[in-house]
Amino acid sequence: MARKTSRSIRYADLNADDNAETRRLIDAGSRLAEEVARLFPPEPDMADRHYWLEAMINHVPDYIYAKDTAGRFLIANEVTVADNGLESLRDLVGKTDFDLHPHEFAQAVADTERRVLETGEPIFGIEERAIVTKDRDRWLMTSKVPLRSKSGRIIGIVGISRDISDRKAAERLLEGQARLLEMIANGKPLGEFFHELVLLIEALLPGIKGSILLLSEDGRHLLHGAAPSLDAGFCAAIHGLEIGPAAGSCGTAAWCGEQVIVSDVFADPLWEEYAPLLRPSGLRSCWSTPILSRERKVLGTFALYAQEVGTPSEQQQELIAMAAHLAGIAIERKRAEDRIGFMAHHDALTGLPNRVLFEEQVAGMLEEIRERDQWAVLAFLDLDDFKLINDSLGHATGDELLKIVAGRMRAAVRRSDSVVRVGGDEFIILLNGLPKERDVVLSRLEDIRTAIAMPVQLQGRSLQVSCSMGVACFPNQGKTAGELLANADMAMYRAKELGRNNIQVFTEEMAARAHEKLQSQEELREALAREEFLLHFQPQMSLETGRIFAAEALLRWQHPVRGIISPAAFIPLAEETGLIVPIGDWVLRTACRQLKAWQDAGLPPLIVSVNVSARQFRERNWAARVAAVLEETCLEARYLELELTESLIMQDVPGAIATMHALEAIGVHLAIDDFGTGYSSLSALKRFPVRRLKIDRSFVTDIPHDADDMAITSAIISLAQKLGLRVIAEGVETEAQVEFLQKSGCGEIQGYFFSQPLPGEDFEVLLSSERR
Ligand SMILES: Nc1nc2c(ncn2[C@@H]2O[C@H](COP(=O)(O)O[C@H]3[C@@H](O)[C@H](n4cnc5c(=O)[nH]c(N)nc54)O[C@@H]3COP(=O)(O)O)[C@@H](O)[C@H]2O)c(=O)[nH]1
Repeated sequence: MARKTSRSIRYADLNADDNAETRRLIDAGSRLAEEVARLFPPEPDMADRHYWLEAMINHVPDYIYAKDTAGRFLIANEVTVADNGLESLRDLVGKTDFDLHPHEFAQAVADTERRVLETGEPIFGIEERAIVTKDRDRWLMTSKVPLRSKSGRIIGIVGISRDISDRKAAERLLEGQARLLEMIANGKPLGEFFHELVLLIEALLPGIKGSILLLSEDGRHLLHGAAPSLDAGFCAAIHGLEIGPAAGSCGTAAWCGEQVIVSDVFADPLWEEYAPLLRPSGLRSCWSTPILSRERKVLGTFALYAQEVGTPSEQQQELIAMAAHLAGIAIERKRAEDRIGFMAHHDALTGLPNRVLFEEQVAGMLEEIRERDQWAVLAFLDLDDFKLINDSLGHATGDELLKIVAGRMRAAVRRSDSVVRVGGDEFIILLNGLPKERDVVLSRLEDIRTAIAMPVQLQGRSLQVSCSMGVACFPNQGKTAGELLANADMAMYRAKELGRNNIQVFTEEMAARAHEKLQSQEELREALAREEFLLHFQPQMSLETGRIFAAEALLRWQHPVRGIISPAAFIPLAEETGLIVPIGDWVLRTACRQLKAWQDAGLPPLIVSVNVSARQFRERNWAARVAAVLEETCLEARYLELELTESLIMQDVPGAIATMHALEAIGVHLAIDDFGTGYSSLSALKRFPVRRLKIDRSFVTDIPHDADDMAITSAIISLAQKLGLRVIAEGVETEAQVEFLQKSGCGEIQGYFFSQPLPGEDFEVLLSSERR
């Protein structure tokens, strides 16, 4: 103060003097004096220091305090006082944390402080929990140092705590989100996920209660999802709530697909109907957000309820958006999982359960039946000639038909029964709990068969499809699902054998036959491996020259026990099992090799005729395989004739024509065997690149006694002539037959009249003698 006075006097003096130079000097001097005063302030007294210190700590937003060794507050800054809900420092001094916070929090603080007091070591950066303003649970980051007297004795602690609640909340949110995403990834049930999600949001927004509602499949109602903190009665009352333009916050949000904020449910018309339900809970505002799919379709709602009238804060809005988003992901994920699960267990075309689901459930179903004195009836069902429909009308029509048939089957059984699509045109029907009466069972199955056989209108035409069924009853005809299926399958094959369109119930005899068949199949396989097959050759003679011009190669099985077995006895089984393919390859190779050997031995040139089965003919690249055999055996293609049956060709006319052209291109001759027994249309015949027709033995046998057969035979001969084809009659046994054929213009014969099929060496003798 003294210095300030002397400076003002001098200033006044100089103002009186009008010398500018002197004035500038004095001004500079006084600025210097001010700077010195700023840099070297006068020594403060204790009161000043106290004042400054207090001002300083009161400006710091952190909590700063000192406590004595008993944990009683000695001093604290203003924010500590205020955030503990107190008016002044006087209210705090002398209190401990036990007076301010829940026991558990206070104990943790006391324990830390005791450590500081006992060790004399400071502790930095520990996390503590405290309840501060408005009962809010806060997290503090605290450092504590011992408070010492001038003599160095510890007389308390000094603490500084920073409120890290926001950071902790952000951490908690992140952890919660990670936990929720893990739940989604692990496919936890939706209910559990929603519960966890609502609890997380509630933990982050104290005092707020959350709820999740799901939109029903029909898109008209909201169903309870999760609301762990809401009154159960309220939840039950709004379960099934119909959505609409004024259906509370959630019903309206789901209806319009937008957030609906109701700040006071008791004043808002949207809540007119529902507000009374909420009254007992003391909740006032409800903010509902639609849960949307990626395509922005409403899946449900996420709502928050607050006790005060109001609207959500920015932070609350962010959490609502996050929660609705996560809920959407979880719902979509669950639906995708459900869809995948459904697809894995159902047939995509008909929507019927598939074999996987059936196998998962059948054991349980049978177990239930076992306890009652009833039958479970398992029927294996196969549509008759479905392939024909597919091939002639196209797969789309076939699919439509399958869907219709599946629907009819489903409609013809009870809800407790099962209809399963096994694949293609095969189905399983499981009738649960029928009385143990064969007639009842058969009548139920007949009803299904009749339903299937009703005409179907498809592509503007009326179709009818029949089916064959094999049946096995539990427990008599199979104790397990596997046994029942196998037995029903056997019975179904029997139904097919008996001409289709019928129902067969499994019998032990069927099992015996099937067993026999299996054995024969095995024997056949071994026969091929052990080279038990051989070829006989039956000569074909020209009636013009009286000479042998060709030989049909006919397969025989030299069975080690049963002797020579006719192909008629094993070819059907070989066809059924596919063994005809390797057997047929063997026949072709052996026949070509034999003919080449005769040619090399100087015998007159012949054509060898080889029978081809439908199964062989359908093999991919079959023509190329024939070419390979010719090359391997060094036989010229013109010496090989392949006999195809009419029925083989008619199974797939375009495919057969393509293969026939491929064979013709190699140079191989083609003949139609058993001509007249099939259904080849004459127009189709024109398109077949064949050289010869073989009149079936059945037309020749009764010549000259059967006028019809004679007429048919003459007609075939004249047809062949008109088409420029050669014609041969097979099964010719008598002179009368030869005479008739000759007169009718048939130039070639094959049959016992001339020769039986002969072993290779006998045929060679026949050929040589003919040459001589
Ligand atoms: N896919 C293949 N099928 C073959 C093969 N080898 C034969 N077969 C077919 O098996 C069926 C029975 O043949 P098989 O017992 O050899 O009978 C043939 C002749 O022995 C018999 N035949 C010939 N002449 C007469 C006769 O005057 N009377 C009479 N009762 N039977 C006679 O006809 C059979 C020849 O028929 P086809 O083939 O239609 O010319 C038979 O369907 C064979 O085709 C083979 O390797 N692969």
